[in-house]
Amino acid sequence: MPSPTIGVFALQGDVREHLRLLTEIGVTAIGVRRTSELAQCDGLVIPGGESTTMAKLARTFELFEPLQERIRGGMPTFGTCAGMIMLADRIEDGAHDQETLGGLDITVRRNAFGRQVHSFEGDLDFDGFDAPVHAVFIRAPWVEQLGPGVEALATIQSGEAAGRIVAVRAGHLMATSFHPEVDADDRVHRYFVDLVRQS
Ligand SMILES: NC(=O)CC[C@H](N)C(=O)O
Repeated sequence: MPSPTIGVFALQGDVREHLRLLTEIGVTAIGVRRTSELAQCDGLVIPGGESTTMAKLARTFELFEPLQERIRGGMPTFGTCAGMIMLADRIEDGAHDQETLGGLDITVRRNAFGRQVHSFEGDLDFDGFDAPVHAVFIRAPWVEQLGPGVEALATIQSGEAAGRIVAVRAGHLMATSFHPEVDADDRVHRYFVDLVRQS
């Protein structure tokens, strides 16, 4: 695929930063608020934000089922933070009746690093990268359990949360607990763009 169009779910969350990074990488990046926009996308980013609000707005704007269909149908999709929660098949510590789009056979724990720990940063080894990624976590989830066929791309390396999985990939789907869009480092987005180009 020479120049894919990558959508960013834009009903709520950290949309602009993803659009900027994707545009800098050289793909066409569009905000997705309606099905006509989703139909133009070869791949999709679900940003950080608030997963409960995202799910409700997706229902209200009648995007929930179309998104599920595209994700299940093989559209490469990358969820960051709240976006990781949206892609998870199962949630721990979700809000009452919290829905997710699902697709990734993982269990995520919401606000896993503790409600008090609003945000922190650290360097992470990321599968296939020759230098660590500087990762920013903001009320982040972690991956509590991986289904078969899901691979861990990054884990926390030190401190109380050492060993916790914070980036995963299964086929056309990937997710990170952290926010790769807040940095000038575009390697995680390039990893996703390559996945879109290969599909
Ligand atoms: N930065 C984020 O995306 C935070 C995620 C948020 N805690 C949620 O549950 O949706």
